Amino acid sequence: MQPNYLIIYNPIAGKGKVDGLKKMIKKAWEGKINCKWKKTKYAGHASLIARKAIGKVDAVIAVGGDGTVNEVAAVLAGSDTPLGILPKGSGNGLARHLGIPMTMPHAIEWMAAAEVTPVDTIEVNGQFFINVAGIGFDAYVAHQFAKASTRGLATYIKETLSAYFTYHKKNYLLKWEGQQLEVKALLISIANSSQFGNDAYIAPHASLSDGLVDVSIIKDCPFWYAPAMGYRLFSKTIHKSRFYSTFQVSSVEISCQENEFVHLDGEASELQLPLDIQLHKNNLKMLCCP
Ligand SMILES: Nc1ncnc2c1ncn2[C@@H]1O[C@H](COP(=O)(O)OP(=O)(O)OP(=O)(O)O)[C@@H](O)[C@H]1O
Repeated sequence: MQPNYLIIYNPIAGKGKVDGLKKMIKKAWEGKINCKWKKTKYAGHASLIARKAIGKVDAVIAVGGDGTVNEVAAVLAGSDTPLGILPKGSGNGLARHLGIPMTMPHAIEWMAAAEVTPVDTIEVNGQFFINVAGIGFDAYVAHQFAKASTRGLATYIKETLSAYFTYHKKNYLLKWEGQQLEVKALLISIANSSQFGNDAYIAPHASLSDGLVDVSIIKDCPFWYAPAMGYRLFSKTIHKSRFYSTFQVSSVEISCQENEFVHLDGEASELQLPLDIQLHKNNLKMLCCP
């Protein structure tokens, strides 16, 4: 019998509509996989659609970026219904980490050959994320981006550049397993996967199935260091920078004397510090190719 997949499609993710997507999938999966489609109508809708599908389909496929994946993964976590991704977002951090091809026809082929694999998920103050969450500069940019009237890479770059001239680094206290660290940082990332998206590797050695989060810190680097930091992020060598440090844990608490911005999987979050971060091992079934 053919498996039944539910495809949840976010029409505003990435550059918008993908021409002929339904036809492409039909052609590639005909005789192998039955598909039902649902388009999201508003932020948060993907979670509602996915929740109703638990136990009723063989997999839910999220067509979108990390925000859409987060919404679907958050409700499938802890269930036996697997999640697949067809990347259509702007950054596609989790999809890139998993090695899913970035061109839709190849991603569709990849998905047809994928197998169910358990992966870790993370909770921060009771809120779910699966890719990378963070505090500080990148979270500030996520908040500015959420307020901007346009989306896309150009807006993201504009917000990042203008934030770099106005953002002030903060002092943080991190506590884990009887240890503690005080650090002034540009940002602190809590990484389940290796990258933010667009192949910007904040935690080059992170694994989705090691039962550990990579706490990655970009320390108090001088203003002029930004181009070198950018180079290191995109060349997967950030761990070689003297302004970077990282450690792996299954839980950690992060506090800051000032109010600080937070993002979860790249989306601006209203969570308040201190952050209590807990990893859940093998908590989500995902469709992956070995
Ligand atoms: N129909 C809709 N109208 C408005 N917003 C939507 C709709 N459907 C989903 N959303 C929201 O769109 C936001 C962006 O989606 P998503 O993160 O998947 O794309 P992206 O930002 O382009 O990609 P990435 O996160 O990989 O950079 C999500 O926060 C999601 O909740």
